[in-house]
Order: sequence, then structure tokens, then C-alpha cells
Amino acid sequence: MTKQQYIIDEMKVKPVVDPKEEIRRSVDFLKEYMKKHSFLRSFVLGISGGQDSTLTGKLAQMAIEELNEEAGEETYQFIAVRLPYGVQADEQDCQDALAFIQPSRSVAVNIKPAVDAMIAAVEEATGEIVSDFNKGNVKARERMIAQYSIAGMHQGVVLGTDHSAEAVTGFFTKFGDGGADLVPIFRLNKRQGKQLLKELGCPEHLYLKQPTADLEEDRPQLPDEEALGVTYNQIDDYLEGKEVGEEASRKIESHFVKTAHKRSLPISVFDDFWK
Ligand SMILES: NC(=O)c1ccc[n+]([C@@H]2O[C@H](COP(=O)([O-])OP(=O)(O)OC[C@H]3O[C@@H](n4cnc5c(N)ncnc54)[C@H](O)[C@@H]3O)[C@@H](O)[C@H]2O)c1
Ligand SMILES: Nc1ncnc2c1ncn2[C@@H]1O[C@H](COP(=O)(O)O)[C@@H](O)[C@H]1O
Ligand SMILES: O=P(O)(O)OP(=O)(O)O
Ligand SMILES: [Mg+2]
Repeated sequence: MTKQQYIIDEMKVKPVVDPKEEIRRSVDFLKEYMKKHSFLRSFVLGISGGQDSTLTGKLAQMAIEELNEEAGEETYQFIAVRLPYGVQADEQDCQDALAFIQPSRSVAVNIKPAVDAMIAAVEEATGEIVSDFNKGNVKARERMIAQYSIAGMHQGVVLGTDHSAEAVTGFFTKFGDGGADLVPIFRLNKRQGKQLLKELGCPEHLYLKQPTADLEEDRPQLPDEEALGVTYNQIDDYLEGKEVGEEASRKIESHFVKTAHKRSLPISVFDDFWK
């Protein structure tokens, strides 16, 4: 088996998808999980104004509406969480995403005071400076803490937006946005996510915008593609089994190998995937 085929199998990407079928698959997965665990009442997810949280949020709200319809009462809810660090430059996209999703409930938690307090405490304790890049990962982890606090209040589970074009390069903060309970869009690449949003009638600007983690203050709204050194078109093609050229393949495969530890639970003496 080629390295490319091994990675495609791990990432579970199909070369062609039927958007309607994939929407149903994710919604059914969310519903089945909720019904199987009788304690659960809510899904919780951060809405950033980007493509992946818009899609995951919409699927979550669809699942909740179907569950409530079947229950004959408003038992379940989707809690959409705005998590700006102070004021977010693309706040209007976040509001547009919320208007599209129409979540059962939305709340906003400013993560700035908590992030700044943690950075100050670590810098005071160590006498060292936390880099802007490292602080970016603290922001992602603070968002995780806020979402788990809300899930804890509402018998909820935290949704993650990790999809296969992100998982393959490990382009997420370990235990930050990578810290979630269910990942309903894993198996799709970036362009397949767009296809689902189009099918769902999402405003175009929310899925045609430049993907960004927007974690760094020195490089605001840094495009993922610039940080990764490879485009989503190349990653998507690779995951669909297409030829992407030697340089792009090498970069994708190198990201995949270096980030294996992020796609696994904490490593013990019984694990050998890293050897
Ligand atoms: N677009 C997105 O979805 C998104 C979101 C957040 C972050 N990001 C990007 O993802 C990256 C996250 O940065 P990162 O990967 O440096 O930080 P990270 O915190 O996700 O991972 C680094 C940490 O992983 C652990 N680690 C490193 N190598 C290990 C190994 N071989 N075995 C076990 N544990 C190991 C260490 O604790 C290290 O501090 C950045 O490039 C950031 O911009 C992207
Ligand atoms: N500013 C944000 N508000 C709410 N939720 C956010 C924000 N930034 C990121 N998130 C959540 O994290 C994931 C990953 O984002 P990336 O752009 O892929 O780094 C995002 O889908 C939100 O759920
Ligand atoms: O995870 P999101 O919603 O922020 O999407 P993107 O990765 O496209 O920024
Ligand atoms: Mg984003």
C-alpha cells in the first residue's frame, strides 16, 4: 500500500461525496449518540465565524430540532458559544453564522481576562516570556475550558470541528480546539465541507472565506495555508487520491508524521504507534 493510500484510509476520506447523504450521516450520528446516553441534553460548540464551526453548528442544530420533534417537547438544546479574545475583527461573520444556524441558545464568553491572567501567572512564576505563538495555543485551550464549563452546566457534550483536511496535518491545538467529545465532520475534507454548506443554503461568504485559526497577535488572521506551507486544494486532492506533486506530498506526509501524537490519547507503555 502506498503512503498516500495509508493516510487516506486513516483519514476516512471518500474521493466523491453526496452532500445530502453526508449531512444525514452526521445528523444521525449526533442524534444516535444523544439518544444512547440518556443523561445527555445538549451539544456545545464554539462559533468562530469560519467554515467548520458554521457547518458543525448547523448540523448540531438540525440534530437537536429532530430530537425535540421526535420527543414532542423541547428536551434538548444546542448551545452556540462565541469565544472572542476581546473584540474579534470578523465578528460580523460570527453573527452571520449564528443567524444561519439559529441555535437553541447562544452565549458569549470573552476569553481575554482568563488568557491574560494565565500568561501573567506563568511569566511571573518562570521569569520568562510566553511567546505570541504559545499564547495563541493558550487561547485555544481557554476556549476548550469555557465550552466544558458550559457542557458541565447543561448535561452537554462538546463538539469539535476537526475534519480530515485539518486532522491530516495536525493543524489544531492539542487539548485546545483538539479537545472535544464528538467530531461529526471528521471524514470530510475542506471542499467537501463547502459542498455540505452549499447544500444547506449557507451564505457563501462564510465558506469562501480564507480559513484561519486567528490565534496570533503578531500575525492577525494568518491564513492556515500560509502557516502550513500547503494549500487546502492540495490537501483535499491528496486525500481524494489525486497526484499533487512531490513537494506538496512531502509536506503533507511530514505534517502527518510529526503530529501523530495529537491524534492519539496520552501515550503509555502499551502504545507503539510512535515507534
Ligand atoms: N486552524 C486551526 O485549526 C488551528 C487551531 C489552533 C492551532 N492551530 C495551529 O496548530 C498549531 C499548534 O501548535 P503546536 O503544534 O506547536 O502546539 P500544540 O500545543 O498543539 O502541540 C505542541 C505540544 O504537544 C506536545 N508534543 C509535541 N511533540 C510531541 C510528541 N512527539 N509526543 C507527545 N507530545 C508532543 C508538547 O506538549 C507540545 O507543547 C499551530 O501551528 C497553530 O497555529 C491551528
Ligand atoms: N473566536 C472564536 N470563537 C468561538 N469559537 C472559536 C473561535 N476560534 C476558534 N473557535 C473554535 O475552535 C475551532 C477551531 O478553529 P480553527 O479556525 O480551525 O482554529 C472552531 O471551529 C471553533 O469551534
Ligand atoms: O474552524 P473554523 O470554523 O474557524 O473554520 P476555519 O478553519 O475555516 O477557520
Ligand atoms: Mg477559524
